Amino acid sequence: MHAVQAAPASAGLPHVRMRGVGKVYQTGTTDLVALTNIQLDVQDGEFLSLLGPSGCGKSTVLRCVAGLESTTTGDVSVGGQPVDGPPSGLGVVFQRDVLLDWRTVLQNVMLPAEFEPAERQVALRSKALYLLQMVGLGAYCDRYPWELSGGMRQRASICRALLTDPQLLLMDEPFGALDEFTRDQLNLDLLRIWAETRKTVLFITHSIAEAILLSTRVAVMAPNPGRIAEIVEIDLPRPRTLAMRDTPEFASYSAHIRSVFERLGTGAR
Ligand SMILES: Nc1ncnc2c1ncn2[C@@H]1O[C@H](COP(=O)(O)OP(=O)(O)OP(=O)(O)O)[C@@H](O)[C@H]1O
Repeated sequence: MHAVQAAPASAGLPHVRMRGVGKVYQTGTTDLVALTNIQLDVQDGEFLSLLGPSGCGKSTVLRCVAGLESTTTGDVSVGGQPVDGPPSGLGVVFQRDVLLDWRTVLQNVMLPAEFEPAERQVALRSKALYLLQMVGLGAYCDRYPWELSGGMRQRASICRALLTDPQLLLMDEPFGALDEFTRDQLNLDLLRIWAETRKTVLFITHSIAEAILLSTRVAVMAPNPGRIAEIVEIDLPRPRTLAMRDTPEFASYSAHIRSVFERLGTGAR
């Protein structure tokens, strides 16, 4: 996970903009075209999910936005600035938490504050305690990651990504390894955090239901080569609840997205 000082998105421009982005990986003697002609805008304060089967290039998109991967063609900008390394104002949560087992939960959340001046560290410590409280980990500040469940570890990871109040949150299938009950609970936590903070979120998932439940828009991706097949606006009321998954409106979004995958000859949960 990486989190640095927040920078406001540039007025009038989408927070994240991708234009004609292609990515070719050199694998031995052959080239693998991972992405082709990605055009994507994520508006300031939007929750956009990238949904698609394994290998369609979701993580590559996210890594290009995070400045962890260079593009082969096209341009990526964050907050109006071209991306040529990790942009400022960015928090990232990965599928596997990257908590350090020899540090307590609070010390892990405080990692991004390590090189801050002492005065700011004091303020960030209060922020860390607040965040841990907000996700139900208030009583676990002095415990070690190995004493926590997978869901609790991922909650701590989210707190760490939010510590410096990044404007943009990139989440690479953060709940993919969790059981269904924990995943439901973390989806609710994330909906609440997003409602309270209105971060711009770029979220990766294989799950159609998760994408619909969380997002303002879902970018449906197709593989070989990775591309965006369709962007679906999710116009369900907020606050969103788990019970909404049983409504005809939800079912209709789900059926539509499934039909896109069927047309593409691919599948998702
Ligand atoms: N560093 C790399 N070198 C070579 N090929 C890579 C590299 N990273 C990704 N790829 C290939 O690029 C394609 C897209 O990978 P990517 O991880 O972006 O897909 P994904 O949709 O995120 O998959 P998953 O859902 O399984 O995580 C895949 O075919 C993958 O094998």
